[in-house]
Amino acid sequence: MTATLAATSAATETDAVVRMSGVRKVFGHGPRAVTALDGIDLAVAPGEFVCLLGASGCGKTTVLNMIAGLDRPSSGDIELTTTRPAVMFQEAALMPWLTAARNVELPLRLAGVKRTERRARTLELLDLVRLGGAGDKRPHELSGGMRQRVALARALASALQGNNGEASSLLLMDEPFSALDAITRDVLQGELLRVWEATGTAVVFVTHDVREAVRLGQRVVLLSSKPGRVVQQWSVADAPEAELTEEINGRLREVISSHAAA
Ligand SMILES: Nc1ncnc2c1ncn2[C@@H]1O[C@H](COP(=O)(O)OP(=O)(O)OP(=O)(O)O)[C@@H](O)[C@H]1O
Repeated sequence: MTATLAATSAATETDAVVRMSGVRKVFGHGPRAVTALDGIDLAVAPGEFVCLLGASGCGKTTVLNMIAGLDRPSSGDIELTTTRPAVMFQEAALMPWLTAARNVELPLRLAGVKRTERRARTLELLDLVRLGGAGDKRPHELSGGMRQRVALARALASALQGNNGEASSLLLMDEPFSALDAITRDVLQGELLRVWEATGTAVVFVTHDVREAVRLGQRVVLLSSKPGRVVQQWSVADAPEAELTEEINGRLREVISSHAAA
C-alpha cells in the first residue's frame, strides 16, 4: 500500500511558498465558457518539489500561469511568499542574438544587478548546469538539451534573484523536457534533481508522464479534467518507485476514462 495524501494539500498549515485556495478559472463567457479549474486547493512548502500530473487539457498550464501571475483566477485566492517565481517552458525561448551567458544574465540585468556581480552569478549558474565552457555560444550552436540547460540557468538566475539563494524561491516548469529525446531527457531529469538539491528552491513541475513525476517529485498531485480538480496526491518517498508508478498510472487511466464517459 502506498502513501496517499488527503485530496487537499500536504503543506496546508505551514509556511507555504504558494497557497491556492478554492481557485476557479473560467475562460470565455456565456454558452462558450470553459471551466478549466474548479476548487483547486494546493500549497507548496519551501524547497518542496511537487509534480502536477494530468491528461492533456486538464488545466496544468493554467495552474502554472496563475501562480506565475501571467493569468488571474476567476475566483479564489493565490498567496505567494516568494520572490517572483521563474517559469521554464517546453521550448527554451532563448534570445537567438545573445550568447548563452548573456541569456542567463538577462534577468539579472533587468533587475538592475551590477555588472561585476551579474557576471560572477552567471558563471556560477552556467557551471551549475554544466555549461561552464559554452557561455560564449549562441543558441543555434547548442543542442536541444544544452538550450534547456541555459533556460534552466536563466530561470534560476531569475528565481534566486533578491533572496541571496535562500529557500524562499519558486521555479515553475511546464513540461520542460518533453521535446527532448529519451536519453537527453533522462540526463536532464538527473541534472534537475542535483540543481534542486544544490539551490533549495521549491519546484512545481508540470508533466503528463507518470514515470517522470515519480522520479522527480517528492509529491505527485493528480488533476482531473474539465474541470480540473485535485483528485489525489501521493508522497513519493514512502513507496517503491515501480509500485507507485503503476498505482498512479491506474488512477490516471480511471480519471481519463471517467472523463471520456461523461
Ligand atoms: N486562453 C484560453 N481561452 C480559452 N480556453 C482556454 C484558454 N487557455 C486554456 N483553455 C482551456 O482550459 C483547459 C485547460 O487548459 P491547459 O492548457 O491549462 O491544460 P493542460 O493540462 O496544460 O494541457 P496540455 O497538457 O495539453 O498542455 C483546456 O480545456 C483549454 O482548452
